This record gives sequence, structure tokens and C-alpha cells, in this order.
Amino acid sequence: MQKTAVIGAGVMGETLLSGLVRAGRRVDDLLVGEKRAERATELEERYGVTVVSNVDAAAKADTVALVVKPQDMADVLGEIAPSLRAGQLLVSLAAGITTAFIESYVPEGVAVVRVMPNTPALVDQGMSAISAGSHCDEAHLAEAESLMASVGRVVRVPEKQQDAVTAISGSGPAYVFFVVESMIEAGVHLGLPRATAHELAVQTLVGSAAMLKETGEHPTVLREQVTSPGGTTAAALRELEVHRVRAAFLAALEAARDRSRELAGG
Ligand SMILES: NC(=O)C1=CN([C@@H]2O[C@H](COP(=O)(O)OP(=O)(O)OC[C@H]3O[C@@H](n4cnc5c(N)ncnc54)[C@H](O)[C@@H]3O)[C@@H](O)[C@H]2O)C=CC1
Ligand SMILES: O=C(O)[C@@H]1CCC=N1
Repeated sequence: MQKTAVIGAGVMGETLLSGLVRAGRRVDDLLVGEKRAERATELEERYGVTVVSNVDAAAKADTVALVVKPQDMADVLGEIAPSLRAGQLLVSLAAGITTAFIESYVPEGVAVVRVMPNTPALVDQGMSAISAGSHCDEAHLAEAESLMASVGRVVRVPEKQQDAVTAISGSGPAYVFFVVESMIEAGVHLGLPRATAHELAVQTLVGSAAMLKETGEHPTVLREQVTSPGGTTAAALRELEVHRVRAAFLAALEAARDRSRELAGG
């Protein structure tokens, strides 16, 4: 059986690891490299996986997922590069880091795939976009696809789109949670008990998300269905336009895209 290593088991590393376990990967075929000793112990206890050094993880695995922060990527690549060999697959989940950057560290013949995942992968509803590096064939891409398919949907995109992808689906869950938080706070201001405001806002998000998915309708159509002429929704949406929420989203996603480009420096 193919061995998979996860190096960097923080929020996203654990998300991937737990998804692989849920998808039926044998824990004996999973290796973890994690710098913080107490975190490593936690993962061993929670999943029964073996935590090893980064060097051992790189040497023993067929596929190595790099899930450290972009700022730590150069150090980790420098550490594991001597243990890597042609034919292995290196999958990076780090924002901003290009396949060319990774390829500049690793031996010839190591295939590199760049992935942008998101945290709903924790509940198998992730959205991942994958891009092939320059020494990557269809089998490598399919392997990366299968890795990420264990935690949600996967699309293939040209690598030049990855910074924009990061801005929309990578960071996207945070915008959605921010909107839900804002609705809850507003409900409390309107006099609702916090628990009631929370339940109403969360179920409204869940129901709206299900409508988007199940009807396949454009969000504009669904929004218009809620907006009775001269009614409450029109009054609310007018305020969102006056406060330039649409423009704020554009500026926010541009800022995320630009930050992703900056992180490319590693
Ligand atoms: N959190 C998210 O929603 C998403 C994160 N990502 C990417 O995932 C990567 C990790 O992000 P998070 O999980 O949020 O960060 P995090 O800080 O929770 O996790 C990083 C982990 O790497 C470990 N680490 C650091 N240096 C190490 C080393 N030399 N060897 C082994 N382990 C080491 C840290 O101890 C930590 O557990 C980043 O590159 C980020 O861009 C991508 C998409 C979404
Ligand atoms: O905030 C970040 O940098 C990471 C990448 C996308 C989501 N979280």
C-alpha cells in the first residue's frame, strides 16, 4: 500500500489527516512530521498515527503533503530535500508557494502538485483546486486529486489562477463565518436572545447553501425570490449597497490575492 506523509499537522494538516482516516486509509500507511512535541502526542493519541521526523517521513512515504506555513516552507524543503527521490509526489497545500519554488529545492524527477484546500474539508465538504508542477504527469495529478477528494470536491486549475483561488475558496470560509457572526450580533442588537439569534443565523446559512447547491440557480435569482417589492429584504439590501458591501468584498478578495502573491517569497 502507498504511504502518505503529512508534514505540518496544524489546522489544515489535521484536517487532511482526519479526512484520510475517515476515507479508510490504514493508519499504518500514514506518517506525520510535526515540530511541536505536544501537538505530535495529541495526534498520535487521537488517530493512532505514527509521528516521525520530517526526514523519515520524506524518506518513507510515496506521497508527501506539505502543510506548514508558507514562511516555514524553505526550511522544511531544505531539511527533507536530501531524503527525497525521483518518482515521489510532493503535494503543497501552502498559500502562495509556487511549484517552481518547491522544484528549485527538490531532486530532479520529484513531482510537485500545488493545492489550495479549505477548512470545510473537516466535514468532507472541502473545495480544493490543484495545479501540476513542471515534472508532473497525469498519474501524479490523479493521485493528488484522490488525496483531496477524500475530503471534498476537487477542480484542476492553471497555476496562475491559484492566488485568486486562495482569495475565494481558501480564505472564503472565514468571510462566510464573519457574515454569520455579524448577523448574530445584529440579532442581539434587535433584542433576540443570543442562542435564538445563533440558531436562526446558522440555519439560514445552511438552508441557503443547500438551495444554492440543490437548485443550481444563480445567487441573483435566489436573492430576487426573497426580495418582495417594497418589502423588508429590499430595505436591508439597500443598506448593504449604501455601505458598499459588494465593493468591500472586491477589495477584500484583492487583498487576499495580493497577500498570496507576497507569500510566494516563502
Ligand atoms: N487554515 C486554513 O484555512 C488553510 C491553510 N492553508 C495552508 O496550510 C498551511 C498550514 O496552515 P494552518 O494549518 O492554518 O497553520 P498552523 O499554524 O495551524 O499549522 C502549521 C503546523 O506546522 C507545524 N510546523 C511548523 N514548522 C514545522 C517544521 N519545520 N516541521 C514540521 N512541522 C512544522 C506547526 O507546528 C503547526 O502545527 C499554510 O501553508 C496555509 O497557507 C491552505 C488553505 C486553508
Ligand atoms: O489565511 C491563510 O493564509 C490561509 C490560506 C487560505 C486560508 N488560510
